[in-house]
Amino acid sequence: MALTQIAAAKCFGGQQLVCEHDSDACGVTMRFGLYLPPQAEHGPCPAITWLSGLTCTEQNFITKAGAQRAAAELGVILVAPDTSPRGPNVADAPDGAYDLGLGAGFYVNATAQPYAAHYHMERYVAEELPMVLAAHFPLDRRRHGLSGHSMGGHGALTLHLKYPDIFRSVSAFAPIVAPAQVPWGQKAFSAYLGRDPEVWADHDATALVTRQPTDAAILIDQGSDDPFLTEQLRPDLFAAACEAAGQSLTLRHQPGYDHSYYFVASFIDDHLRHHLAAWQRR
Ligand SMILES: N[C@@H](CCC(=O)N[C@@H](CSC=O)C(=O)NCC(=O)O)C(=O)O
Repeated sequence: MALTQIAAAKCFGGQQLVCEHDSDACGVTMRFGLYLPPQAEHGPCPAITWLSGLTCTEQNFITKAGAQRAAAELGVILVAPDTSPRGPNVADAPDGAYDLGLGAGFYVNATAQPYAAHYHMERYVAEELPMVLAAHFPLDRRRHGLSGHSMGGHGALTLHLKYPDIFRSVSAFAPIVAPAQVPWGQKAFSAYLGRDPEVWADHDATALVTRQPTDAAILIDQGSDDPFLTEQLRPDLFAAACEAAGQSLTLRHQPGYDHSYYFVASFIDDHLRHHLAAWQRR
């Protein structure tokens, strides 16, 4: 489980790193950003894994969200993996579209060709990456949460609902909450998983929460001026499913905010504190 550190910079008294390693799950070299707060020099710290959205790499969150200041204050490790496998042998969308293939792994294990060879982002995020982190960094695995944006918000919600013992807290920004019902999700799930609706339901937060709610309190922030709100994101569908299933959800509609990282940066500190409060309740 060798790890190569390819960048390091001091940041708010801690270290912002970029690391890469050979991934068994994806069969390629995978890269992630990792912020170590100053407290990590003295012992294990809780962690939040951030899942980014379409077109992103490990760079978007670490350079745009401004989360390191609060992470240093609260003593939280931040992990930001890439959004898909990459490399010369990794299939991309046939037309190079931004919403399929490279940069658009959707945090599922693809079973349909040509993506089944490398696109195993669910296994990577939920199984392999936590083991890599535990082997190399002072991470307290009992206090590990998930957050993310858009496609990554979908990943945060679904992987928390599927693996609540690994990811004990969860929040999301402008998540795709019902991919089986919206164009981005329908396109990706058809390509990665085939056309069986039962299989899709295993990767759809609205379907998952209906049959397996957790005891976590979920926080979602959604900008009211987000251009993807009504066609692709549909937080109303998730809110109704949570209400019916008895899942605790705080859905905040933030007036005037769009889909960008300016929106994420505006509320990221609240999300870090949400995770901290969830870990303290346990
Ligand atoms: N290029 C696309 C829009 C792509 C986009 O908005 N990506 C978002 C995530 S969208 C859902 O997963 C993003 O985070 N982009 C990177 C960034 O740094 O802002 C289009 O033209 O519509």
